[in-house]
Amino acid sequence: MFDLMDEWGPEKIVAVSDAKTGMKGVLVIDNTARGIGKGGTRMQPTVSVDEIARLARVMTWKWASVDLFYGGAKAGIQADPVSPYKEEILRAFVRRLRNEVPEEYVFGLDMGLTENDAAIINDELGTRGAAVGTPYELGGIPYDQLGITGYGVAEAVDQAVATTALAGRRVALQGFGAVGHAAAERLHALGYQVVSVSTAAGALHDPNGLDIPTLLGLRRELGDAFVSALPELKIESGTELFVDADIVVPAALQDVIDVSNAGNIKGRLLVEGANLPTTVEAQAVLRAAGVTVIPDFIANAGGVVSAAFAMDARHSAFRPETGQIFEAVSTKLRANTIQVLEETQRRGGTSHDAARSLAQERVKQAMQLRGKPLPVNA
Ligand SMILES: NC(=O)C1=CN([C@@H]2O[C@H](COP(=O)(O)OP(=O)(O)OC[C@H]3O[C@@H](n4cnc5c(N)ncnc54)[C@H](OP(=O)(O)O)[C@@H]3O)[C@@H](O)[C@H]2O)C=CC1
Ligand SMILES: O=C(O)CCC(=O)C(=O)O
Repeated sequence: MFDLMDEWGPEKIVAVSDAKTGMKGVLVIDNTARGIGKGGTRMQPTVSVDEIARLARVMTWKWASVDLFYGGAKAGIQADPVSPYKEEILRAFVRRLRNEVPEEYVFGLDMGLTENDAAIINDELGTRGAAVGTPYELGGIPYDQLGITGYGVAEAVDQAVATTALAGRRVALQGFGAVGHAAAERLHALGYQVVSVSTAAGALHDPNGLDIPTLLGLRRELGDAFVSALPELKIESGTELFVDADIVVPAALQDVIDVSNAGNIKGRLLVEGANLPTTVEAQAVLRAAGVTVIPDFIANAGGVVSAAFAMDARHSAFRPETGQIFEAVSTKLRANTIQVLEETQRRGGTSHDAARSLAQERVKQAMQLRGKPLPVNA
């Protein structure tokens, strides 16, 4: 575990378990120089400490990139989100943590958790902490149901297309959950042609463009298993990002683009909807191949912008109009997309390196002002 720690963090790693429910989970607080630890909570059968630490680090850069004052953190529960015992597992996780970190971490949504789960977390916490991403009826901002992160991913795509004067508008998309389906919806509204999508149940492809309104309707009716209702469009799972397309948007899992397959990407623009979808080695391959990449902590920062609104709404007499949140997401993400493209051009190297160095500058300033030793390798 100690090899996960460097000069930036993590400041704290808390691993917990519960024999009764079989729950195993971890909270990683990466760097709080700019504020209290804030990041979503993930539930997946494969969750590991290493994965949550990497995600917590992404959160440190993400909050700094949008210039909002929270610190990087993430929590993960190693369990199946469709388990009939989900609520018991979730409650056991929160119970184990609530004495440890009520002042250091605010729960939120990530893969496998929904607004109803955030409500359960709040119930279990009582007055000893908080979750955001709760339903409206609890005073929350249900940012996954509103599809704000996916909307922002599509805005980043549209800005990158405009800035780089990319000619094509065909998009290959992985994932059709909270982020993926909303990205598809906004891309469709902006006139893009989504040619592939996927869920864990399979992948669909239509070179002439999938009928997104129909897919969204099927998803509402059948959940993410809707892909099984369209056998004529099915392609091999895992190939959906590598079909003929101009733009590639991974919006499901981490590390899906690595050195073994990066060369098979046909798109000229890759916009990371998921966290950590592209390995560091693959980023270099894509750079050498001339593929423009918009990093995760730039493109999917709609989640943190809405989480910040949700944090404020907890104590405010006013609730923001949802239109205001969408507008803030669009403005911040479009500006950051332009800035990262310009900085990448100025510095050379990968766009991840360029975007990270911009974020690191802000974190470093905060560390300095707090009298902390500065990372020497940054
Ligand atoms: N929610 C948010 O606000 C934010 C999320 N993110 C990141 O976006 C990514 C997606 O999160 P989110 O949409 O919230 O998660 P969800 O759980 O809502 O959706 C995940 C999607 O990925 C699909 N999926 C799972 N396994 C595979 C697979 N092997 N191949 C193809 N698709 C698969 C799921 O299908 P199925 O339903 O069938 O399992 C589902 O459609 C994650 O990396 C997350 O960290 C980043 C910023 C904010
Ligand atoms: O902070 C949150 O609650 C949601 C945002 C998040 O976890 C992310 O951007 O990965």
